[in-house]
Amino acid sequence: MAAKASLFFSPSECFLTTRLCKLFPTTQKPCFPSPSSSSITLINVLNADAVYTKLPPRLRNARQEQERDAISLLNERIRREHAKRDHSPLRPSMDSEEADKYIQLVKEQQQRGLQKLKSDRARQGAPHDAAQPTFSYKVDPYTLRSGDYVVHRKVGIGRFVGIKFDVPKDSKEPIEYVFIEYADGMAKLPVKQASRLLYRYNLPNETKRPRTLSKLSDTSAWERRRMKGKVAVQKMVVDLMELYLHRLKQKRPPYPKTPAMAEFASQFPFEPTPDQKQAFSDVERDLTESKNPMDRLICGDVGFGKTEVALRAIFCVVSAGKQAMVLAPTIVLAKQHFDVISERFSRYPNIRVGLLSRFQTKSEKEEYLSMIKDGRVDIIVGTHSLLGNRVEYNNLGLLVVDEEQRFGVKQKERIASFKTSVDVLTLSATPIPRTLYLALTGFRDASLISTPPPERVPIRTHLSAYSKDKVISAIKHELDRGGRVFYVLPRIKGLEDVMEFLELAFPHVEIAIAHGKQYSKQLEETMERFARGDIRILICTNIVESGLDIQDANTIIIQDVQQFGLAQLYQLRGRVGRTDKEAHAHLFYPDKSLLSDHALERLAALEECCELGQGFQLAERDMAIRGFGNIFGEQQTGDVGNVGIDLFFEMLFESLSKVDEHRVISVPYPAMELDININPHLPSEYINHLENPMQIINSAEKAAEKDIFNLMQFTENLRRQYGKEPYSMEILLKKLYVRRMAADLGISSIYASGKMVGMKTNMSKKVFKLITDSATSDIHQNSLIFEDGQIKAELLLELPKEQLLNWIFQCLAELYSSLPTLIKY
Ligand SMILES: Nc1ncnc2c1ncn2[C@@H]1O[C@H](COP(=O)(O)OP(=O)(O)OP(=O)(O)O)[C@@H](O)[C@H]1O
Repeated sequence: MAAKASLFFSPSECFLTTRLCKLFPTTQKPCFPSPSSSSITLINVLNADAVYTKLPPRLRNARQEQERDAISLLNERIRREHAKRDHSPLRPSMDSEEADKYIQLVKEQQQRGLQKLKSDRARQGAPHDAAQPTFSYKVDPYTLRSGDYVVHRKVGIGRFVGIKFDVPKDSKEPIEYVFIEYADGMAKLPVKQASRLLYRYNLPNETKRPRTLSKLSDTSAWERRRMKGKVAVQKMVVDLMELYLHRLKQKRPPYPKTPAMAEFASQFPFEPTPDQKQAFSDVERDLTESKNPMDRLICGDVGFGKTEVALRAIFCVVSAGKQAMVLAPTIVLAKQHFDVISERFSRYPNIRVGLLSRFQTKSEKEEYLSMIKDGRVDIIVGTHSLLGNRVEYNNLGLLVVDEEQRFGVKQKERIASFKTSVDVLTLSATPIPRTLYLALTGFRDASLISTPPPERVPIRTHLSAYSKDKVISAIKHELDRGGRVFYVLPRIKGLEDVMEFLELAFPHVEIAIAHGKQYSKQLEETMERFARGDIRILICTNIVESGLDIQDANTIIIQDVQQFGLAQLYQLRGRVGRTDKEAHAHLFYPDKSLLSDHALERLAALEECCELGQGFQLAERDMAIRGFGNIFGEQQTGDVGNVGIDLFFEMLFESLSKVDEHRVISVPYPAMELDININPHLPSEYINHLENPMQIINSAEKAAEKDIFNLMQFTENLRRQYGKEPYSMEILLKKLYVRRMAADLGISSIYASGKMVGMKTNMSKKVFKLITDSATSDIHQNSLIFEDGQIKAELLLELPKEQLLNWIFQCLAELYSSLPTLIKY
């Protein structure tokens, strides 16, 4: 009885009156069947339907209502948002000192990166604009072609029509105007102004149509779209920061730096390029000096020598007694890595290398798995099968991932889960544009290998309409000098026809077909025979796209080239020219008349870009979007469509360089004061229905104190167990939500004075602007102002207390949705 009487919701807030509690002394059995467990832990999840029917009719709400009330909607939204961002468990909030130090570090590194970029530009003689020194992505109107989609920062997306002279109103001198078509009319802009305000919507080689053109007469839709883009960018940057900070919390002892490492390095048969040297030393530092597990991206053009970086990392880890796993996207590449590693480690009989492949018989596989488990194999190479639950490691220290972007979502999640416990080195041949790379320095550990090994000769690229004679002479040229030929088609269908034709043309030459649908063993054998030189011509699909390193294959023929993407072609072409021999890439299209102007232009760009390493320059933006995936994950790239590629990039750079401004310092939950006196009485039937009301209310308070996810879980469990709560309980829960959300948003107190609602906060005006801008509802967006460290709202009338609480709940829920765009302390 005494216990019931002291059933406070929180000391200063709602409590169940003693009058109410008197009705339900502790000894009294509840009127409704109690859950099977004697103590209510609320973790106990019962069948919602079963429990629901046990509620008295008066408390039985419509089922739909139960699902769709404001709390459920908020819970759903937070979960959705969370699932989109992160698959790992909730990250704990950051230690502010640690985070500050990191942000400082990022800023300094970024500054150095930007400095470098500026001097690069100065050297290249690029014009210098003081306001936008480095990241201006605006378009030169003279480079636009009629029909190109453009983005005006203030008005939105339109279609470029042309540039024409016209006489301005207040002058007689004609000047040049840019004409842009919008959904509801034509706009003309003086060229000078246009070059300050216009961006391209698409990548240089893309002709993607925007969903709609913007309206000149109503820019609000564009405003919302732009804000959505900005918020998406902001979230990406915050995610990246949080991930990094989270990783800084993981510790492991640094690996010893041993003379054996230097000896291993000295066995590399080539003189490393300066970029390779930098990458070696970056990785060595990560492993032997840092106390945090490495998560480094090695980004280098095809064939520029990333593998050696991985080999040295493997040596360091394995010679310290740990295991290393090398993950490749295809079995062919896994086999190639296995061969290269076995060869490079052949002088170290104690280091055992294994290949786990689906070609192995069941018993071979079992044997491998047990070797991995007992630590009888030190370097394990394979495809995603290595990520399966059945693979148990003895002492895994390093994970090398080749071409991570080619793995599936589930596999990437699994890779991410490794990152917290082991060192991870990711190799990628998708170039990240230098601009992006430098702007990101500090956010993501990456080493860029942008110079080719010496004596590489540029690949000679020939683009022409398909002709059998040309094909024959290209192949003949390669076979005559003892080399091998890749013949690539976009589809499996058609490989046989090519085979027939080539068998006729080269009757004494060994030719084979390879594609991904082949029986794996057969595919592996074919690839091996091609690598050995037993097969001289390999007719294949783009299964050979990335990573294959066959030094004597120096001619690649690509038929129906228009069906490949630029990045894909770039990768395919990189299969040849991997030594000092001159290599040839013959790109054939069926008939010029069948190709669009755009397709032709795109192909011409590839033909022109035969200089080595030009993937980094040529298709900078084209590639950027893919390189992006390496850094941010791919789903976000979808946000680009909202605002167009260039504005998106500009926003990204803006957001990266202002990362320190966008942080919110949460207030400890107990210190958050909600100065609105509502103490709703719970109906007796409900109280009676709850197994142990006092414990439940205490648990609610504890859950809210912990974090929003605990509170959400609490509410959901409560509803599962007892059905939708009556209104007064909902109000109690909303008070908890309000305090929790306010605390997270850095709001220390909320009070009402007449029609005015005030929220005292530590957030800056900039942060206030960001969160209100990103709010989806105009109601709260427009009614809030920021004044003297307070968020204030003037309501139309003074609301009764419960309605006021509902208003505050909705308002905070709205502001809360922008939390992922902020760095939280
Ligand atoms: N510094 C160097 N000088 C000369 N040759 C080198 C050098 N570094 C690597 N190589 C050789 O260049 C070839 C390509 O290197 P590697 O396979 O490491 O490239 P990669 O960057 O991994 O390419 P991909 O993205 O295609 O996998 C290999 O045969 C390698 O031995």
